[in-house]
Amino acid sequence: MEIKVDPLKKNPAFTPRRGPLVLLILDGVGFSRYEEGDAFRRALTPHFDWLWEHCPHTTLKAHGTAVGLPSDGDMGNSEVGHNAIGCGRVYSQGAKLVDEAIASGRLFEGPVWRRLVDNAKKNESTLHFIGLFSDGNVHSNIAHLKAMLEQAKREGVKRARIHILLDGRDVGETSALEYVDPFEEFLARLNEDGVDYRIASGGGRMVITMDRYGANWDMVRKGWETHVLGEGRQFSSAHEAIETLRKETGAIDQDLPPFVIAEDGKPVGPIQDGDSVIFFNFRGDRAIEMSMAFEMDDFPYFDRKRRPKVEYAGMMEYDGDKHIPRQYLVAPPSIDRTVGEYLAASGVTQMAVSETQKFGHVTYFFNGNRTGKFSEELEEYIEIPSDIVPFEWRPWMKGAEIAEEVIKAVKENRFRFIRANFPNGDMVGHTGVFQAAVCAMEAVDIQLGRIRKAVEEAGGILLVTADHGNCEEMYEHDKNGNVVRNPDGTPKAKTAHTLNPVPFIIYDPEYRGDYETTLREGLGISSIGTTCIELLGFIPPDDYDPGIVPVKR
Ligand SMILES: O=C(O)[C@@H](CO)OP(=O)(O)O
Ligand SMILES: [Mn+2]
Ligand SMILES: [Mn+2]
Repeated sequence: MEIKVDPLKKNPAFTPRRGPLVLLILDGVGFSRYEEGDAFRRALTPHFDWLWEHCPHTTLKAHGTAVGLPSDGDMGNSEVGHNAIGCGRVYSQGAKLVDEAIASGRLFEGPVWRRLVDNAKKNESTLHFIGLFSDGNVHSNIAHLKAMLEQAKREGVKRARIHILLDGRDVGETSALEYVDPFEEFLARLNEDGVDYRIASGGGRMVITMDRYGANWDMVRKGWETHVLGEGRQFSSAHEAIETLRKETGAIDQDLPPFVIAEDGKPVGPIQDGDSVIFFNFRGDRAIEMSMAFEMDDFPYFDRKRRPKVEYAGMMEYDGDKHIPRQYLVAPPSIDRTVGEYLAASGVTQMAVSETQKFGHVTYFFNGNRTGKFSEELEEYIEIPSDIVPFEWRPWMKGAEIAEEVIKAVKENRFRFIRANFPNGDMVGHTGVFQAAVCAMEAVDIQLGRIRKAVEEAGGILLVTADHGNCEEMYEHDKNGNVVRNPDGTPKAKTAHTLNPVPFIIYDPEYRGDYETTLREGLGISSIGTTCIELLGFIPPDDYDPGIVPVKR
């Protein structure tokens, strides 16, 4: 990517340390007010505890308006979290931008909406919607889907088909019917006067379609077969499919197998030549691969068997570097002048590392939703392939391997700024399995201890923080703070992120009085950007949020 910013000015009052600055993002680790179900508190984490006790620390806001989401009722997520960290400022994020584009009617006046609707009308073809079917507001919001269907009807689109990805990860783990049943009533009302709008296919979001970072293309293949080809197990309704598949598999929504809605043995909504298709997720990581399957002529990832000629659009541009997809309904936040870009412009060597599941978080999200590097010379991005397993089976994930890359880099002292994401708290937190989440945090803590030691020996600085909460709240709580229980008395698992604040710790074994050790309070994770820039010896850009560490100038 082209560097468009000027180098940062040096801060003469702060001399960088001998060793590198290491930023560890413990994905999905916050502080809960509930003790019961808090896997982070329950875990044996002597290294984290030592750092918390002996080093300057605070907590940071990581949800709601502090990260650019519509309201403070919105939990944090990795995209908005890493955007905020890597961009040093808060941008209105996808959820909010789409809300506004729909409320103002701008979305429907844009050329892409026009083209897709006109295409469906001209060909008397079908307008398809594919996306995450909930109001989680992390990847999508069902309210956006409903608004588009109403508008399509007003504009005379006769046939619509909806391909639903069951959530259970940003919303209650078995809440699918709470969305499907009212939605069927909503469609029935639309269908009263003459249109034909139906759910056509679906499946759990962790089984089909919504893979990310190339972790498991087979999920996308299954999604293609389900939505596009209409191949798969047939049911007469989504309700029937969900009930049956739940009974048969015992799976929670995100893991339910795919299904195809059919009539007389024929799928009701495969995607055909001449149709229009809208992927209604606004968040990109899990929408890129399916978009590539629709758009790429040479497509090496699986055999599409049939590739319909359609007008395809995403809710947003999912990759601002590779321009995927080509057409989108709402312009994404124009995130510019990121930390990574400034550091590259200033000649700072950088390394980013995680395993596949979160690799894009410390690269693509951190760089404002762009996949490339700012400088081939100065930057190295390391991806450790994730296992394709249910993460509750291997809660340690690739923690040791990630740590080893960090430790090696710290020892070699080839990079001034090293950032790493440990996915465990989040990926295992999403499984809803408390024991596994405790194990996940213990596994991360072991690695934290190793990295701390390496940083001490190298004379660097270690920052420990997180992008949002998850594993600290593994049980649902009611309004009074009581644990919600299943009919059998066991706690109801919570698989979603949280509204909780996250830790921030600075460990600086060669501290020399060049900042106050009483940290600024009340800040959000967007302040990490400035903090990193200052701890590397530079003056941050004027419009960046204030740093957490009061560095002298
Ligand atoms: O798995 C995901 O896609 C989201 C939850 O929807 O989690 P994260 O924001 O941590 O990536
Ligand atoms: Mn995250
Ligand atoms: Mn998550």
